[in-house]
Amino acid sequence: MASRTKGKTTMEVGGDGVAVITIINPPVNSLSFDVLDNLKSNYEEALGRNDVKAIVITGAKGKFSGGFDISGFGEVQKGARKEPKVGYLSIDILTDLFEAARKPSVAAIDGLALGGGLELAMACHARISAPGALLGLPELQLGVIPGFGGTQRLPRLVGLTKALEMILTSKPVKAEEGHSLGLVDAVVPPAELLNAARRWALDIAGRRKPWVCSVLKTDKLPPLGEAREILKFAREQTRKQAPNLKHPLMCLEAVEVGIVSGPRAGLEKEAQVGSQVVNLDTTKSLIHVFFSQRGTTKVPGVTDRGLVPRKIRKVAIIGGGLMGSGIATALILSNYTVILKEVNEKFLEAGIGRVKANLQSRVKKGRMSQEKFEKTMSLLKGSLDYESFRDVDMVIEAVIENISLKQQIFADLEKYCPQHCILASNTSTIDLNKIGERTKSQDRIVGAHFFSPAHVMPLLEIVRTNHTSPQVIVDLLDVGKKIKKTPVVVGNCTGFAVNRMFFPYTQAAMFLAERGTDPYLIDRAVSKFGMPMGPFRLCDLVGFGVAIATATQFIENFPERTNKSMIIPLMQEDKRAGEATRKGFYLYDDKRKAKPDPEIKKYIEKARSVSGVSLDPKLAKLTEKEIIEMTFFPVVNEACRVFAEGIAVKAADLDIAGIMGMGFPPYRGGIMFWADSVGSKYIYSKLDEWSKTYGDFFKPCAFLAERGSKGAPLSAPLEQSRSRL
Ligand SMILES: C[C@H](O)CC(=O)SCCNC(=O)CCNC(=O)[C@H](O)C(C)(C)COP(=O)(O)OP(=O)(O)OC[C@H]1O[C@@H](n2cnc3c(N)ncnc32)[C@H](O)[C@@H]1OP(=O)(O)O
Repeated sequence: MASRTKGKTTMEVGGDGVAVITIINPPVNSLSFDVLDNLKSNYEEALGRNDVKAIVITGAKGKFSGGFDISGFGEVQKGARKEPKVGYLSIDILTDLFEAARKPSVAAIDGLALGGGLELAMACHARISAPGALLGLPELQLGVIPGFGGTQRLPRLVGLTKALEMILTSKPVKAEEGHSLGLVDAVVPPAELLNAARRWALDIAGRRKPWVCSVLKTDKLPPLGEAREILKFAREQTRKQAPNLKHPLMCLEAVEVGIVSGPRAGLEKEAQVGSQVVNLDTTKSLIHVFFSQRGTTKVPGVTDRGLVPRKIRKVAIIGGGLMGSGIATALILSNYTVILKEVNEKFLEAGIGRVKANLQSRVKKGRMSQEKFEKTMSLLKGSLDYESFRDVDMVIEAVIENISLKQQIFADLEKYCPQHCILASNTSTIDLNKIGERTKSQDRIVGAHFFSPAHVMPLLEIVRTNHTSPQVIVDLLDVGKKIKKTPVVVGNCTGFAVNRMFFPYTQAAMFLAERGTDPYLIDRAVSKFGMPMGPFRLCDLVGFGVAIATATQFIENFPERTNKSMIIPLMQEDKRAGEATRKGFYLYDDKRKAKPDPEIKKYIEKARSVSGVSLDPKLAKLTEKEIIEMTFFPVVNEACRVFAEGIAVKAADLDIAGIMGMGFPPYRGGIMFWADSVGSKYIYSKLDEWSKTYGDFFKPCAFLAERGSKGAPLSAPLEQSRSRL
């Protein structure tokens, strides 16, 4: 059966002798195999035609190209497509056919030229860009390497240090910076782009402008000794920052070969490494994350109804504490007008002060100008009553977790806010149905659960009840995107997706510590696994007050499977309450540097005797692998429950929620993706074995038992009838 073609290129030859080849593959003009085939044919035709003197390559609808079609990697990984001969695209086509051609080519860049898109542009003999276009090589972020010659051409155009920075951070530069770096030859207004590129191409053909093959340039490369030092430093940094990833180091190897042995050898090395990295597990995971992150805004029954997000102009926030002020910061940073309501002048001043401090920290770091700071702050108004709520489009309540207080607030909101106003709560634990019990506005009540600090953390859990209207969800998804959060739509339950999935994580750590595993060893193993910090360090950061309050919710709601540990309450009694008190599981110095504390043993021993738990010699000698399994398999188990209950629409949403909300390493693909890579059968058998020895905390849920006993993937979709939402 013939497969559907993905994208194409067109070619038009003008009376001036310029062939304009346009990439057409919406939405971002990615370079699919079909586009690349077409491009090659057009190019060959242009080279063969006597009426063509020069070539311009551009992208349709204001976008040059978002790079190689990422789904193509998936096809190769699954064996659905045979990988082209190593070096075919980058050497045979881009270098030997395009760059070495007898006719010059110019890239006319609008919007973006990323990854393979920029690499194609760099293989042209000049690049003309519209202002603001994004130029970058973000491949490492996807687990692959720049594979269309980027490892060779970027250092030759912008210098080694800048090229490594762009490649290793995956961050693009704007056209203007690109111009000053030498990546772009001219920046012209969008309306003049094509004509300017045509003229430039003809000027090259007529030898009025230089005919530059980037791959042969050497003027920007440092002397060999210096280049080796720069690469050595880059390698050391990479090893430190991404110890579990191989592909950045493999990428550096390709760069180095090019500098030491010349661009041809570099291109060959790049091609070889490029084909190896595609099959790394970390690459499979990162590509899964790329598509899953974009998939969170596709909610069946909600986003497929043709609903258009309503315009949200003004948002009110109730409560100027840590969460409220963080949310206000996120909103004004994206140009929303915000009213911050507090109960008295003192609290209001403190709330506004927090927002100010959040922005000032950007000014201090040079990430915001004073002028922008003032303009942004002017979007925020304080209020002590509801009068100014009469024209707001959305309210986000962010007060303390007290049901009757929230119920009163929502009843008041119903009175003061307009009919269309979305009534959102930032609660992290309380049932939204209960919060709205005293209103008749259940259809516009929704959870907007931000993670602290709200202006920094990338996740927004949008919590819907059975009554929340699809329009309200579509509106909030749009706000989420505008404030640059990744929104994940979840159902209403204790802890929603992230906190619910991850409560067993800390509990497992306490369970092990109480039975003899060294807590610092647990933290080390978990950090090595790729979490930003271990569970004990995390408890210190969150603070024991919050840790106890959250644990209580889970103990009350899921008593049969919670592990009650006395370690934290005993430490709290001694006024060791985490980082804020400079003492928790660790001791903290002025610079917040954590140091293990031998005193900790005392609390663990006491907790052991209070709880009547005994030391377990086996648990006292766990390997790092066993620690990871005993802390994360209970998380997988809870994630399975969340999935089976229909709290999440798809397993991939749980992957993204865990990555964005808890810092689960993206190169492991997220909790469910990782679980499937370990194997459901193995996880099930381990949990089953531990539950027999250690009790119900580890007992596999019915969903895991059903899939695990057959070895079926945990992330496979639920049968429709099983989904609650
Ligand atoms: C050999 C080469 O060296 C290898 C490569 O080139 S690898 C690819 C390198 N390119 C990249 O990493 C760019 C990836 N894309 C992006 O960063 C962003 O999509 C973007 C900046 C281009 C646009 O962002 P934004 O406007 O927010 O739109 P976004 O929602 O991300 O993407 C729009 C759609 O295009 C798709 N898309 C974006 N880039 C794509 C790509 N390179 N391949 C396939 N699909 C792509 C997205 O999946 C999404 O699809 P959907 O609508 O079905 O969900």
